[in-house]
Amino acid sequence: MKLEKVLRFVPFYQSSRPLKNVNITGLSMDSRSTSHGDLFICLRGVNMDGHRFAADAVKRGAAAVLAEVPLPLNVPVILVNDTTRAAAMTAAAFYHNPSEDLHVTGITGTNGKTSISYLLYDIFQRMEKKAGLIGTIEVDIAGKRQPVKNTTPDALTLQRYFSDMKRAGVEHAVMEVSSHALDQGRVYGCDFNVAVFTNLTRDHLDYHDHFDDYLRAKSLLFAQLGNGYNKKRERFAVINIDSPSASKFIRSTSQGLLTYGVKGRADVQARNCRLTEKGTFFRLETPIGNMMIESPLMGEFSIYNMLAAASAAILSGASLETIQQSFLHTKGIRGRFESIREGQPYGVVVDYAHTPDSLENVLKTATAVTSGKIILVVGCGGDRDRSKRSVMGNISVKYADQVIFTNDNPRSEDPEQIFADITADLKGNYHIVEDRREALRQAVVSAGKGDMILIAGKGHETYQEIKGVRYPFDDRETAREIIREMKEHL
Ligand SMILES: CC(=O)N[C@H]1[C@@H](OP(=O)(O)OP(=O)(O)OC[C@H]2O[C@@H](n3ccc(=O)[nH]c3=O)[C@H](O)[C@@H]2O)O[C@H](CO)[C@@H](O)[C@@H]1O[C@H](C)C(=O)N[C@@H](C)C(=O)N[C@H](CCC(=O)O)C(=O)O
Ligand SMILES: Nc1ncnc2c1ncn2[C@@H]1O[C@H](COP(=O)(O)OP(=O)(O)OP(=O)(O)O)[C@@H](O)[C@H]1O
Ligand SMILES: N[C@H](CCC[C@H](N)C(=O)O)C(=O)O
Ligand SMILES: [Mg+2]
Repeated sequence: MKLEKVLRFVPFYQSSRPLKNVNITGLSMDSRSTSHGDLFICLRGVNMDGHRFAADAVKRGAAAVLAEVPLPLNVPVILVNDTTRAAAMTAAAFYHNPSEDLHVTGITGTNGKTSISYLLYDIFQRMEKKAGLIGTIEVDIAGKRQPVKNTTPDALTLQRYFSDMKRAGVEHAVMEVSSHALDQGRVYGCDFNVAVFTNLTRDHLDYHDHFDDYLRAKSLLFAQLGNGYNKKRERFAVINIDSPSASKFIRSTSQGLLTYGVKGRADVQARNCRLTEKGTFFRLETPIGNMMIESPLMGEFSIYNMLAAASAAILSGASLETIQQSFLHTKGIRGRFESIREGQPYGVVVDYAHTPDSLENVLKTATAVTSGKIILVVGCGGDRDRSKRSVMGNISVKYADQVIFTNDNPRSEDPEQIFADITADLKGNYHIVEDRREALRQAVVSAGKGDMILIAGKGHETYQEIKGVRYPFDDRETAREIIREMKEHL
């Protein structure tokens, strides 16, 4: 493609050489994987400055370089103020602006993004629409799945996924938008039809300096809604009105608004909510009519997720009947309050709660549906927000009858230090069992009829990361194995 065409959305750039006859065959932001004919984009990263690697990229065949400072290279160097934004715009141009041809829903917030994205994806399938999904667990392009590195991919990968979706005939794309992605401009070149806000509670304060910076990053999704070139496109913000931060998110957008909630007055409202051990029941009131909803999903947080999914689905043309049937027949979400059933007389639930708010929610839900004791197995990730550890420790002993703290991806950190942080100001009983398999075994040994073991933090994950090495580990598989072994020994 002609380089000038790739740069067509980038405002104000200067080139060290004429660009008339320069063609590029790809885009790269990593010198280690740059190919012949690529445009290499120098990004100032969290750890390193990509400008340092421009010469390496040229040695590998880069045909041009996009940078923020002049570089002495024998290929055209295109100067811009901000390579992060320019990367997103060049990626959109290179792939022919694919998000304009898809109906794209972006979901942001601390908890619930993955859950809502699968609920919405299921509704699209029930509508017999080809759908695509980008999120924490995987990327799914019209049924073809692939593993992911990040919840929200970098700008180049994201536009390539959209382009692949377009080629596969996808009409509706659903994606999770993390605060890191917003802060790093990964979605800047994406034209969203619908942007959903779930909730905002403490997390990632290792990356964002203060809670306000975290909020500002999240609200960028709503501020950017409407940046797209297609001025005819209708765009909507879908906001959880019960969140204390709702008004800030509403203020950040100039586009259409649809609110949802349980407590405050909302456009999409749940009334007469009933939470039981069989699931949730409520009356869904919406601008297009009302409907009784019954779902096997547990807990009040699942009602919020259904409201968010229903709101986005209505804006995507779904009928209330489709939404109702989809919630009724949902198989649940991998590693999200997922029951493990091996015929044991006690409950075992694997969940991805790794923030204080989500841990409190699932513990409340578990308590409400359990007659016996709650046995909690949980840990905190290494190289992540240290300030949430003691909060999670306190929540654990407050709600659970028996607590086992164990490893959850200590990464480069010493597990002892993580346990010290979790238990720093803890009053109450707990055990520390560093090895997660052994922790699960001890939980199973102490469970009796009517009890519930809640295994929190890793959900769908299939590894345990210790000192840079990812060892295979799956809470769901391991719990199943241990329960079966116990039965054989009886
Ligand atoms: C801390 C963080 O957010 N890092 C992300 C970031 O990389 P970075 O800024 O650290 O990159 P860097 O190492 O400083 O390098 C800067 C630039 O130099 C380039 N480089 C570097 C070395 C070299 O030899 N040659 C070269 O060209 C790099 O490719 C890069 O363009 O940009 C990369 C591309 O977008 C991301 O893959 C990477 O995610 C890392 C793997 C990560 O762990 N991120 C987590 C914290 C994250 O983003 N999580 C959120 C979800 C969190 C949640 O919701 O719970 C997510 O969206 O995944
Ligand atoms: N709406 C919600 N409010 C609070 N907690 C929730 C909500 N939905 C799910 N949870 C809890 O948070 C955990 C993570 O849910 P989910 O994976 O859907 O969130 P996420 O926003 O995608 O998280 P991540 O940022 O890690 O990708 C669940 O396992 C559950 O414990
Ligand atoms: N995507 C998040 C989830 C972490 C989940 C938990 N298992 C941990 O490792 O802390 C992160 O990388 O921060
Ligand atoms: Mg997620």
